[in-house]
Amino acid sequence: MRAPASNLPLVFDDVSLSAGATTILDRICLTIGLGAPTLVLGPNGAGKTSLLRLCMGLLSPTRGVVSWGGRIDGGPERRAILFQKPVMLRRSVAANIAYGLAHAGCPRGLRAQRTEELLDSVGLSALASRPARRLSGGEQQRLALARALARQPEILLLDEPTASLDPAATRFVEEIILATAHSGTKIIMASHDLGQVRRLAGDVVFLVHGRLFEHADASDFFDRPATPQAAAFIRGDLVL
Ligand SMILES: Nc1ncnc2c1ncn2[C@@H]1O[C@H](COP(=O)(O)OP(=O)(O)OP(=O)(O)O)[C@@H](O)[C@H]1O
Repeated sequence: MRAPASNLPLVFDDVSLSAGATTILDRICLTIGLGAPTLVLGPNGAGKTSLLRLCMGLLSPTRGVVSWGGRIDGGPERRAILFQKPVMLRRSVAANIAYGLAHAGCPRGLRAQRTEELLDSVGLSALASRPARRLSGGEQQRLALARALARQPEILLLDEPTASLDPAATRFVEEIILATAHSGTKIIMASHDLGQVRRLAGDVVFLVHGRLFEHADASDFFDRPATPQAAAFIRGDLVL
């Protein structure tokens, strides 16, 4: 059997996204390859969510081309996206994962074992039979991660997955994200939390008002920001 075609590199070639008269993303050129997590950073309204939706193929650019491993027509195979507020099915934690596995084409006979493995990987084994909607916010986010991982994605897109979590829950989710990255899944994640970006990023994509100001290794971005806007954001100044 032929190996599935890779989604990487993910390339934005002069990509703009508009809605009516509003320019949401403005002529973005960007190449994202294999490796440590890519963090998409920027103030509210910078265009982070829109960029992730383009990465997933949920939106089409108004101008320019998005390609995955040189292909522009690829379906969302081996890509998964997690939004800020995950939707839990009205059933148990384990059944939510089994649903994800079925959806991903996992053979019926393997689902019980894979469900156990995935629950274990996100620390939810003890809550397997609890109704998913009764989980805490942090637990729901971990369940959503497990459901996304059921697809065995090559690229996992995460939209501020810890935005409403406390520090302990955030840390738990970050550990899962790093373990997922170490196992070879490419993470592309939106955040506006500088501490989180320092903890997780291999490289940083910095957006303001839909424009790409920097794409750099995380250490270069923090130690030697190339634009006044990035320097101001890192200092904690308002970037308007
Ligand atoms: N369909 C749309 N029509 C008009 N404007 C839109 C549409 N989608 C997004 N926008 C606008 O584009 C800008 C970027 O939105 P987006 O959600 O991508 O930013 P973000 O960086 O993820 O923001 P936040 O950090 O607040 O979640 C915002 O000003 C938003 O209001």
